[in-house]
Parts: sequence; structure tokens; C-alpha cells
Amino acid sequence: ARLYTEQDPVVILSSDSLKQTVLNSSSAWLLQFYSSWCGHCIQYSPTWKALAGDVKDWAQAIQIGVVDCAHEKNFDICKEFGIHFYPTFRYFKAHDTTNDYGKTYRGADRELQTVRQLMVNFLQNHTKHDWPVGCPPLDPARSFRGKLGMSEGILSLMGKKTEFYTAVIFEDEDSYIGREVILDLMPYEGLAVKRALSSDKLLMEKLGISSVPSAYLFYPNSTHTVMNVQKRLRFFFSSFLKLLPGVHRKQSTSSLQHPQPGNNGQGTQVEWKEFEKSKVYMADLESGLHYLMRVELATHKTLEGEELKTFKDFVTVVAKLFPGHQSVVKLLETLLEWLVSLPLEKIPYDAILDLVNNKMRISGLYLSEQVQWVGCQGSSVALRGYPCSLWTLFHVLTVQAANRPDALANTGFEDDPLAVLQTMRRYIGTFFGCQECGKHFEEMAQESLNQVKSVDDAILWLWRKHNQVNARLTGSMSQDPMFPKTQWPTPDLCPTCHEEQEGLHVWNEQMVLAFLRQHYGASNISPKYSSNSQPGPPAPDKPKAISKPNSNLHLNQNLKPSPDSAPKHQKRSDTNGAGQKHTGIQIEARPGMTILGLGFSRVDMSLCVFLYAFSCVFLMFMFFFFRFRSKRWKPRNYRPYV
Ligand SMILES: Cc1cc2nc3c(=O)[nH]c(=O)nc-3n(C[C@H](O)[C@H](O)[C@H](O)COP(=O)(O)OP(=O)(O)OC[C@H]3O[C@@H](n4cnc5c(N)ncnc54)[C@H](O)[C@@H]3O)c2cc1C
Repeated sequence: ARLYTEQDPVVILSSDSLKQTVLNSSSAWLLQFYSSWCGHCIQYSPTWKALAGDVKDWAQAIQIGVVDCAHEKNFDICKEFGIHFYPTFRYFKAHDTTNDYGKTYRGADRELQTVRQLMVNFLQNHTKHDWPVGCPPLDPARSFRGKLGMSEGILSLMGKKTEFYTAVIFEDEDSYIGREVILDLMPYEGLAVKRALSSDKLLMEKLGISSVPSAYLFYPNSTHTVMNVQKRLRFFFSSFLKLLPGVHRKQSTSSLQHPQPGNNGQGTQVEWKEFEKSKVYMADLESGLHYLMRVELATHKTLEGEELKTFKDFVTVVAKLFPGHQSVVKLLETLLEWLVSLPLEKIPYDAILDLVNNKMRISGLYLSEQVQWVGCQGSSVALRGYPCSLWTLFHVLTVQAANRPDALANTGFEDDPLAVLQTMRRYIGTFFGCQECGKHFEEMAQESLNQVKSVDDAILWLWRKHNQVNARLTGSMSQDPMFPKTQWPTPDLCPTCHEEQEGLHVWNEQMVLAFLRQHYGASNISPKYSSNSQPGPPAPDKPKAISKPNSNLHLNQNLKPSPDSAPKHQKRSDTNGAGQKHTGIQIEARPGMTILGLGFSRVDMSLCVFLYAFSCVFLMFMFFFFRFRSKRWKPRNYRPYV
């Protein structure tokens, strides 16, 4: 199942329901945008469920919801809300009509109590104009103004018959108990709960309160006394009050709770695909690339500075090393050419998406939009998938860098054994949705990446670090019970990788290296289940010619890369282009293209060419016509005496 189900006390939101639920709502909202593949989201889900259960009586004031950004249905909405990392926590004020995308909580402390207290603070940030319907005042009791302020208000209850109980929680100013008890009792009728501060000495003295927190109760029959609870804790105060005779839960509360939209169409049944453990599946790599390009990166509205550089380097490495189907490789190469030929320092991601989606309809470019996890499929839709495919992709790339030493020539990465790992490090640190994973990975890189001196070292470094992560996550909640985290490759996959020395298990790293080169080599990648398999077979493991940028491909031929903006490797590839093989990309008659944001149809383009040719012919004709006329005119009008 997905991380959250209808049985959980959270409201599951999706693209269909998110906006109409949280914008202009009568209550405030605290949403968690998560990704079901993100280990930290998985680990955090029990806390979030516990929090939602703990504050479910606060629903008239503030509600807890979740949005799964890994669900295809929610890709666009998560992009629109600018969700870059998971989990992202967003608050939405009640009655907010500004259509904004909420306020992000960036604190590192996500403990239940901290988040609950933040919810209280957030509620108090409302003004009296946008105060959530049904939420009682949370400020210290001062509703009756008089010379003595709040004391008089509460003291005026003494000896007075009322229709309901009034409970007053005495506490220090920074304590949350009073406000939490007020919110806990919100759906109950027959009593009012107020908060008073220990700084109100007069009131404390009059009611005989000597320590805080404590509670004082005014009965409807005008009697009053200190509330006698076993422990002065929120739960004890709240339970005591809920059990008072005559105090009932209001009938209508449940109707204010949001209906769970029938699993949101988030089907949990996925057909199981048979696969071999000893193979790598192209479908996983392509699904991973699809998710990376169209979902993970697409949450960034624009790419500039370091982000743009990281993206360009990532595309360079993948375009040159990805042993995929020609259609995918061509798409990556086209993207790379386009990126390096653009003089822009800032690129709107939508423009990149247009290319990834081949809006220009260049023949033979295609990356499937279908997600097909095979070797990376999980026993439930919430497990494995994307992070598994990302590991697989980078293992494949480290092996490709070793198997095809010339592949990165003229890219600025030639002879750099760290090309793939540094690119991965920067990608994971900059774009990977699981920020905590990125931090751990960065720590590992800082610790030992400088020890990598060859492409073989790079293969082994990534293998070691992946095993380190496996060891850390063994038994964690993100572990799929069907695919337990182990030190990999297991003896059944590679018996010679394992040895024993003095009764201790040791790796035979030479064997591990040989195994990794075979396992992640192009010939071990199965095309089974790949939606891209039709356009052409996967590229073989042989060295590939370096592509010479095809000038026809430049979206804007007038724009030459400025010396500063064109990356070093591109400048080199331009000058060394002679003798290099053509990428083989053929441009079909294009039905349309976009130049500087203006769309041109095929008819527009044909008209331009036609008019251009016609005006040339016309000008030439005019030139010869007048020249001929002037020659004839001169002798006829020659007057020697003038
Ligand atoms: C860079 C990175 C850092 C991450 N950090 C964290 C983290 O800090 N906390 C967290 O909860 N999750 C983290 N994740 C996610 C986590 O590592 C898993 O990817 C996720 O839990 C899915 O696990 P899985 O069972 O599919 O196997 P994965 O660990 O994703 O492995 C995928 C496949 O790679 C192969 N494999 C396994 N081990 C190795 C190895 N040592 N060398 C080569 N191939 C191997 C196996 O065939 C396996 O099926 C991270 C992911 C990435 C990409």
C-alpha cells in the first residue's frame, strides 16, 4: 500500500482535491508533500500519522493532510506548488484567497511535539479577520476588559451561575498546555476552556494557585475549585474535562472533517513483472530518467548558476555514457547540444521539458513517459522504484566510463576518473528529492572521494558506499520485506566475490570489480518491458564517436554561445569537430518550432524560405533589368554639346 491510507487520520489529497480543499478553507492546513520512494518520508510516516491522530480534534481549526508527489497523478500539482524536496511541510492559512502555495516549515526538528506546537503558533498568526471558524481564542483570557484586565474577567465568574463549565489552565507564558487543551476540547459542548498566565499574580492568589501548570474549574452551579488531576499534563487535563457530566462531543464535528476521497484513485495494485536478479533492466533506467527529467527536475521553474551547471554536466555524462536505445541517447545528445549552444545563464525548465517531450518532433528522439519498474519494482507501490533506478543508473555510468574510455573525450571530463561520481554527487546534493539522503551522500563523498584515482576505483567506490547505505538502512522502514537490504552482491550472484580470512568474511575486490563490470555492462541490460524498445536496439558497448554539434539543431541559430557561457568542453568539441562522426540525427520537416518563445508552424517556416528565395530572384531581376535599361538609355540620350 501507499504510505497513507484512508484508515489513517490524515486527509489524503491529490491533484483533484488539493486546491479546492486547502485554499479558502474554513480551517488552516498543515500538509506534508512526500514521495513514497523517499526513505525519510517512509521513516517519518508513523510520526505524521501519530501527530494527525493526536490533533484530530483540532480539525475545525487546523487539519493535517498529505500529498504523494511520487504518484503520477500528482506530478503536475507538486510542480505547481514548487515542491523540490521530500518531505516538504507547508502551512495554509484559513480563508486564504490569495491562491498562494503556503508557507514552508524549514526547521530541522520534526518531532511530534515540536510540529504540534508550531501548529499552535501558526494558528495564532491568524488575524481576527481570517481566524478559523470554530477555533476558540488562544490568547490568555482577557475577553472582559476592565481595570484589572484578565483577572477581573475570570474572577467575575466567581459565584455566578452559568450554562456551562469554565476551565482555566494556569501556565507560564511559553507553555503550550493551555492552548492545546483549548483545541482538544473544541469539538465538545458544555464547557469553555481558557488560558491564564502565571504572571497574573492577583488571579493566582485569589484562586489559591501556587504552581503551574494547574487548572481551575468553575461549575455551572457557581461553585469552583482547583481541578484535581493525577498528573499535570495535557492528556490528563483534557481527559478530565471530556468526562465531566454534561460535557458531550458535538454531533456536527465529523461533517467538518474532510471526506477521504476514495483512495484518490491511487490504485495500489500493480501487475508483478517476472525478472532475473542477475540482470539490469532498461525499463528501470528509462523510467528513472523519465522521473528525473519530467518530475524531479520539473519542480524547478528555472535553472541557473550552479543548478544549471550541475544539470549540464549531468546531461553531458548521461548523453555520452548511457548505453540506452538510440532514441533515448539521441534525445540526450540533442538536449546536450541545445544546452551548450544556448548563451543563456538562466533557462526556464519548461523549455527543457519541451525538448525532453520532443515538442519539435525531431525524428528518432523519444523517452517513454511510462513508469515500468522491473528489477526496481517493490512489493508495494510505495517501495523501491526511483531511488533504486538512480543507484542503478550511476552504477551503469561508472562501468560505462571504464568500458568506454574515449566516450567523454572533448567534453571537459576526459581523463577524469571522477567524472561520473562528481556529477552524481552534485546531482544528488542539488536535485535529489530526498534531502537527507543527499546530506549523507555528501558526507561519504567528503570523507573518501579524493581517494578515487582511476575509473575502476570509481566503480568500487560507488559499490562500497552503496553497501554502506544498505547497512545503515537494514531493518529500516524503507526496506522492502521482499528485497531486504544486504551487502551486495550476495553469494548466489557472485560466489567468488566472497572469501573468509581467519573466520571473518572479506570481499575479494578484484572479483567484485569484474562482477560489477559484467553486471552493469551494456550487454547485461535487458530490453524486456522497455517501452522504448521499438525505435532501435540499445547502443553496443563499443567506443562511440563523439558527436559534432549539428548546427541545424540549434533552436536559435542567431544566438552564438558567448565566450563565457559556452562550457569549456563545448568549445573544444567545436574546434576538434573535424573528422568526427555525425550524430546521425535527421531533421524531418518539422511541424513546428519555438524561437525566442514564439511558435512557428511548418507553414510559417516554408513561407519564410519561399519569400526569401522569391525576394532574391526578384532583386536580381530588378538589378539586371535596370542595368540593361540604363545601358540602352545612355547612347540614345547622348548629347555631346550639352
Ligand atoms: C545516492 C542515494 C542515497 C540514498 N540515501 C538514503 C538514505 O540516507 N536513507 C534512506 O532511507 N534512503 C536512502 N536512499 C534510498 C535507498 O538507498 C534505496 O535506494 C531505497 O530504499 C530503495 O531500495 P532498494 O531495495 O530498491 O535497493 P537499492 O539500495 O536502491 O539498490 C538498487 C539495486 O542496486 C543493486 N545494489 C544493491 N547494493 C549495491 C551495491 N553496493 N553496489 C552495486 N549495486 C548494488 C541491487 O540490485 C539493488 O536491487 C538513497 C538513494 C540514493 C540514490
